[in-house]
Amino acid sequence: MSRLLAPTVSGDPAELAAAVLADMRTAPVGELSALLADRADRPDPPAPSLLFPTDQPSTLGMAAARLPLLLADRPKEPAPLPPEPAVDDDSDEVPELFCPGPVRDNPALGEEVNERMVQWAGEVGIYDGRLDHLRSCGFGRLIMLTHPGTDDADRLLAAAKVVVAEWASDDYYLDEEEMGADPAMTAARFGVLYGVVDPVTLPRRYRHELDRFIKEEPIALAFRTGMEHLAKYTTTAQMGRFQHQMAILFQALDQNASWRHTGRRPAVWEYYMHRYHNSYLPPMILVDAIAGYELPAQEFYHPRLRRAFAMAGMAAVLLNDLHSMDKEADDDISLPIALMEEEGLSREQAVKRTVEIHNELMHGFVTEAAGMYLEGTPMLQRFLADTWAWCGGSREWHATSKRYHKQES
Ligand SMILES: CC(C)=CCC/C(C)=C(\C)COP(=O)(O)OP(=O)(O)O
Repeated sequence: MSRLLAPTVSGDPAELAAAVLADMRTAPVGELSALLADRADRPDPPAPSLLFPTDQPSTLGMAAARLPLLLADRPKEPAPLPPEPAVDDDSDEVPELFCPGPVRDNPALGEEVNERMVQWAGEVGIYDGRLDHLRSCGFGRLIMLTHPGTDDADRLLAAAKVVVAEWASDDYYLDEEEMGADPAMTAARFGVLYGVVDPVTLPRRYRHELDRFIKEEPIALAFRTGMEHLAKYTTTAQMGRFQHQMAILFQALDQNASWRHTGRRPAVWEYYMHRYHNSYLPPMILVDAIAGYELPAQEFYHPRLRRAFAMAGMAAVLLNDLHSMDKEADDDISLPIALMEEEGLSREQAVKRTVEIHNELMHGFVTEAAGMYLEGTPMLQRFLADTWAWCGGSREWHATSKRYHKQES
């Protein structure tokens, strides 16, 4: 059922987007297991599957992880999957957002992670002169909200450091020209930065130059130290997949820079493909590592899981596009803007279409997840639940962070 444009909203599309994103009245539950109707009939324990063999050892002790989302608490009467709403192109109604709210909100923990992150940022030199701004964005709160499987502040801090390094590189190398971003230089800078994320061993004669670069370039030092911290909690495979996801992100940011540099505007399909890789997967890929378990590689890289996970990552970043409408210029690059430019949609229509595409992706994720739950190992089920929880935490953070809502208290 669609909702009429909220009468309290002024008609400003950015406000409309913010209202749709913050409206939790019909949000699905944050515990994915409660949403998957087929779980009531599922044999217990799950039958072994060729696709997802259950005898894979985990390289991290599951016992170390809090399992608030695990199957033991499965409800007797799971809610039926909500049907995907039909799209009505002639209507002005913006559909409700199909995305849960946060599974856990512990402001004190978020505050602690945030303060420790800001202290580290000061030490490495990122957001120099803007640490109060950085603090106000509440990236520590983002990580507390998106990783409900642990309340270990040091684990959360590891995730916070790398996510802030990602944001800093996006801000200072691509987005904020007044802070030194230069689209003509973006690819060259990300090329070198990738050699810090996935360390390059230089010939002895040149090594000191890279060492000096890392010491003097705050974003490189942020990645070097953030990755060292993260390595305390990742297996080799988890670190490898994170580095791979960072390579994907950096190439997408280079693509974005090429549009800015040449003035060429992407078509909707092209922007969509770009955002699929410039998505929230880099922070999301750490859900198991931060919670203290490991989804084995043969499950993580299974095309079905990869597809579902990528849909969730893309959906989450479309919420970012909607929230950013207020802070970004009209000539920025986002899905609503591509829709206005290519299809001549009004800003309101572009918000509506973006919400519809977001919902299609999230319904796609849940449908795939429901299928995989039947055959999956407990770790696969847990990973899907943690992915869903990440989306809920991210929704809450975007709806409340000063990064997107400067005027509000
Ligand atoms: C955390 C992070 C930076 C992940 C990779 C994806 C990415 C570069 C973003 C989500 C940033 O996108 P964008 O520049 O649109 O974000 P802001 O609106 O500037 O926060």
